[in-house]
Amino acid sequence: MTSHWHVPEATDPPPHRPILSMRDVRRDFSGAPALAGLRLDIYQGEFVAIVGPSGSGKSTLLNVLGLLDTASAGTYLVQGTDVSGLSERQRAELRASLFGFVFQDSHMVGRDAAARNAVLGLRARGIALSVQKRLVMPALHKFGLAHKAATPASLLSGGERQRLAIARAVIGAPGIVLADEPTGSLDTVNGGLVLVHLRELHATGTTVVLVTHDPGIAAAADRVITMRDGLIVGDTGSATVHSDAPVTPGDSSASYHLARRIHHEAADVVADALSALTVRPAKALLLVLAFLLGSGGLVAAMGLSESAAVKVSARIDAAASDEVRATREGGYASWDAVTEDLQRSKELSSVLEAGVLAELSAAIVQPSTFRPGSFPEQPVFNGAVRVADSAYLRLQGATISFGDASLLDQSFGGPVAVLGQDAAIQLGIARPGPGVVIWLYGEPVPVVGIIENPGRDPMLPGSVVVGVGSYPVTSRVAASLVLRTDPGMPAAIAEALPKTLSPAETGAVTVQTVADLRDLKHGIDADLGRLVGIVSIVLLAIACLSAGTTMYLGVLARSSEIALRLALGMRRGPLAGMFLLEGAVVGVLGGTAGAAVGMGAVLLYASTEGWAAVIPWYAALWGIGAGLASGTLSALYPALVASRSNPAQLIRA
Ligand SMILES: Nc1ncnc2c1ncn2[C@@H]1O[C@H](COP(=O)(O)OP(=O)(O)OP(=O)(O)O)[C@@H](O)[C@H]1O
Repeated sequence: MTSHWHVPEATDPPPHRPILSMRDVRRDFSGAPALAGLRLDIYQGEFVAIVGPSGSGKSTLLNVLGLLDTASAGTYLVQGTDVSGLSERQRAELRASLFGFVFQDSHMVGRDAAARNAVLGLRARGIALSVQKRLVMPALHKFGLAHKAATPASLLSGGERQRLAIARAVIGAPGIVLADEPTGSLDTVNGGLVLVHLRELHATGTTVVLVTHDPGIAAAADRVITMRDGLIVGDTGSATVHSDAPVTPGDSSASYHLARRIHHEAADVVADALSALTVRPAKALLLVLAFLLGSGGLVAAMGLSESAAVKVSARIDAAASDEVRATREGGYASWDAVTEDLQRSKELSSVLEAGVLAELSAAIVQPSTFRPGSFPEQPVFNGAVRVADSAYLRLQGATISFGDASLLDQSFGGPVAVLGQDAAIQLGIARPGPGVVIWLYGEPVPVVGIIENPGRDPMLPGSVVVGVGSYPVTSRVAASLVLRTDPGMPAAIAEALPKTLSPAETGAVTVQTVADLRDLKHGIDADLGRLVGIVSIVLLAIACLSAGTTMYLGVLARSSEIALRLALGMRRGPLAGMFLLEGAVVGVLGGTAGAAVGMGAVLLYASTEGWAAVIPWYAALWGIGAGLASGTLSALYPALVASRSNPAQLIRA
C-alpha cells in the first residue's frame, strides 16, 4: 500500500496503458447524479478497494466498470476500447470474457447444484464441457466446497454461498474480478476467508476491485479509492508494477468460443425452462390444466361440429331428389320385421330399390383387428359401424372390390363385414380373404369385401358395414328403410309409405325427405359444436391471462437469477427464449392432454347419442397447436420483461 495521493491529470504522461479508464463519467438516476463526473484509471494486477459513505456511488461505479450499467455521459475505455460504441451483445460478450463478479447477496440459481452454479459463467462464455469438468472440482475444492458439489445452491449456508460466488467468479481465470461488499453478509471468520481467497487470486495476476465498508479489508488493498457524493475524493494511487500485456484468461483452453456458447445457451435454455417447471410442479400443473380446458374444448367443438355436419350432410346428399327414408317408432323387434317392411315398400310403384341401414355405436361395438385382450393398447376405431344390406349399397351407387356385396344379405352362420377404404386402412386390412376377420363385440367377423366407390354416401369410406344376414339383435333394431324412387317421386312415396307399412297406425312410421333433412342442418347438434367452440376460446383466453400473470410473477420471483445470468453474459434473446420455452412447454402439455380429453368427450357424446363420431385427423394437431400458441403468447410479456431488465437494477433490488 502506498502513502501518496495520486490523482492523475490529463496532461500526465501515461505511464502504462490502463485496462479500465474513465473520463468525466456520469451516471444520473432521474436527474440526480450517482456518479458526478469521474476520472479513474485502473491498471492490470491492481488490488483496489473502493470506500466511502453509504450512497456515495460505490456500487454504481462498480456496475459501470463491469458493464452491468451504462454511463449517462463521459468516456469509458475497457482495454482501450470505448464501450459506448459497443452493441448490447458485444458488451455482454466482453463482460463474460473479461470480468468475474462477486455480489453482496451471492446470487445463485437456487435449484441448481453448487457445481452447476460454479460453471455458469463458463457456460455463458462457451467453454467446452470437458474444460468445465476439469476446472469445477479443483475450484470447489479450493473454496472448501468439494463435498457440496451436488447440493442445490439454495441449501448452502451464507458463507458457503459466498465462497461459491467467488469460485464462480474466478473459475475461468477472468482478467478482472469485481466484488461488491463480498464480506458484507458474513461473520469475521468467513469474511477473513473470502479476503484470503481474493488476495491469492490477486497474487496470480488478477486485477481485483472491491467495494467495502470494512476498514480492515480496505487496509489489505494496495490502493484505496474514497468516494463522496458521486466523486472520487481520495486515491492512494497505484503501487503495482504495471504490465502492458493484454489481459487473457489464465487458462488458454478456457477462452471464449461463440459456437459453443450458443450451444450451451440453447442447452441451458431448455434445461432451465424444464427445471423451472419441475421445481414448481403444482404451479406447472395448474397452468397445464388451464390450457387443457381451453384446447380440449376446441378439439371437442371440432369433433362435435364435424360429427353433426357429416351426419346431416350425409343424409341430405343421400336424399337428393329420389330418396325417401322411413323409420318405425321404437324400431324393429327382429330382422324378419324389417324384411317385411322392405317387401311392402318395394310393392309401391315408383320405388326402384329398397335397402336397410342401421347405425351402431362404434364405442360399444369396438371394431378391432386384434382379439380383445391380445394387444395391450388397442387403437380406438374412430369411424362408423353400420348394418346394411346389398340393396342399400346398390341404391347408393357404391361398388365393392375384392368381394361380393350379396354376402351381406346371407345368413350362413354369422355376420360378415365389408369395409370402407379408410376404415380398412385404419384397421390395417389390405384385402379380404379366407381367415381375414375383424373383431366386433369381441367376436370374429369375416371381412368379405372392400368398398371401392362409396357412391353418394360420404360416410361409407370410414364405415365398417355389417351384413343384416344373421346380425345378432340384442335389443330392438333402430333400422331405417332407404328407398330409391323414380326421379321427383319422393313426396308421393312419403305420403303413401306410412299407409302401406302401418295402415292401422300411420303415425308409427316417420318418413324423411330432403325437405325435413334440411331443417336438421340447423339442429342443435351443430349449435352445440359452436357453443363449445366459443366457450373453449374464452377458456383459452382465460388460460392465457392466468398463465401470463403466473409467469410474470415467476419472472419477478426469479429476478436474482435473471440478474445473475445477465451479469455473467447471457444474451437477452436466449433469456427471453427461456421463458417463452417454459410457456410453450406448458402449453403443449396442456394442449396434448386437452386433445386427448376433447376427443374422448366427442367419442363419449357420440356414443350416448348413437352417432358415428367423426373426429377430423387434424383436430389433435389443432388442440396441441392451440396449446402451443396460447402458452407461448402468455409468456411473451414476461419474457420481454425478463430480457429487458437491467442487471444492475435487479442486483440492487
Ligand atoms: N437504479 C437506481 N435508481 C435510482 N437511484 C439509484 C439507483 N442506483 C443507485 N441510485 C442512487 O445513486 C446513489 C448512489 O448509490 P450507490 O448504491 O452507488 O451507493 P453506495 O455508495 O454503493 O451505497 P451503499 O454503501 O449504501 O451500498 C444513491 O443515492 C442511490 O439512491
